[in-house]
Amino acid sequence: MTTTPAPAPPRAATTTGPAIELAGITRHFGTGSKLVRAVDGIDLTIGRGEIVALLGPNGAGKTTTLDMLLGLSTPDTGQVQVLGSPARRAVASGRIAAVLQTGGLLPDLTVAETVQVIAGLHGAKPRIDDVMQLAGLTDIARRRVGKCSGGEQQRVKFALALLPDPDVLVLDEPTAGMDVKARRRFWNTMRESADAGRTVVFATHYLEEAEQFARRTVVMDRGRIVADGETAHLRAALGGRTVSATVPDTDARSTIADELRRAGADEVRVDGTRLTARTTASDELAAQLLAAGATDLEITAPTLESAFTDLTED
Ligand SMILES: Nc1ncnc2c1ncn2[C@@H]1O[C@H](COP(=O)(O)OP(=O)(O)OP(=O)(O)O)[C@@H](O)[C@H]1O
Repeated sequence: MTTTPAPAPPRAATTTGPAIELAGITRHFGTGSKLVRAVDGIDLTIGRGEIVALLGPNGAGKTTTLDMLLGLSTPDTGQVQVLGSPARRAVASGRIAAVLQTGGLLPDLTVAETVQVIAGLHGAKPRIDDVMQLAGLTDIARRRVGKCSGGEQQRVKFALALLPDPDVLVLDEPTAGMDVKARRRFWNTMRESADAGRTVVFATHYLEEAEQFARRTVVMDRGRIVADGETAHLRAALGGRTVSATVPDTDARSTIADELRRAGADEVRVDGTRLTARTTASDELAAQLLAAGATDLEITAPTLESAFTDLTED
C-alpha cells in the first residue's frame, strides 16, 4: 500500500516549547565492579532552531545521550521529550532524524537509488531532488555507494536524514574520517539546512567545528555536563586571553612583567624584547603596553581545545 504524505506544516506553526528536554537522565551499563555510569544525571533544554555542539572526550557519554534522544535506548531514570512528545513518537513521525556513526548503507546501490528507496519508505519522493542538492550529491548520483569516500557516504546518510524534513537533526560525529576539505563542504551544507530553522545537535571531537558552527556548546565529561554556554563565551571565560607585544624599553618591560606576576597573571614570559602573558584583563594590559611604547601588539583568545582541557582536568 502506498500512502501520500500530508504536506509538512511550516516549522514555525508547530507547537511551542523547547525542541529537546532531558530531565534527570541516567543510564548505566554493566554491574558490580564493571558498572559504567555512561550518563550520570543530565538536565538539558534545547530551544527550537538552536545549533548545539556536544563536546567531550572519548567515553564522555555523548553517544549514549544521543541514543536516548532518538529513542534507541531508554534512560534508567529521567525523562526525554522531543518537541513535546516521547522520543520514539517524534522519531516515528519523522520530526527528529539522525546521522549516526553506526548503521550501514547498501554498497551495491547507487547514491540516487539509495535516496530513492528510502524516500519511498518515508513517502518522501517529492523531496528527492531537493535533498540530493542540499546534501551535495547531485554530481555523484550514479556512483555506487561502495565506491564513495567516507565523506561522501556521510553526505548520503545526511540526505537520508533530511528526507522526512525533520525539525530536529541529530548528528553523532558526522565528519569523522573526512579530510579538511570534505569537512568544510559538509558543514557548509549543514549550515544551509540549519538556516532553514532546524534544530541541530551534534557530537564532535573536532573542537574547531564547535567553534565554527555552534553558537552554544555543551561540554560533557564522565556522564555529566561540565559546561554549557555560548561557545564564544565559554572560550573567553576560560583562561582569559594571551597578550603579546614588543616592548623596546628594558625598564618598562621588566616593570610590567613584575606587576603581572604579582597580579597573578599566568604564563608571563619575556623573550628578548617580546613580552607575553595570559590575563583576564587583556584590554587593560594592552593599554598599559601601548602607553609604554610597545609595538606589534597581539591579543588571542584561547582555543576551545585549551578551554576544554582546563574544564575536564581534575
Ligand atoms: N552498550 C554498552 N555496553 C557497555 N558499556 C557501554 C555501552 N555503550 C557505551 N558504554 C560505555 O559508556 C561510556 C560512555 O560511552 P559513549 O559512547 O556514550 O561515549 P562518547 O562520549 O560518545 O564517546 P566517543 O566520543 O568515543 O564516541 C563509555 O565508558 C562506554 O564504554
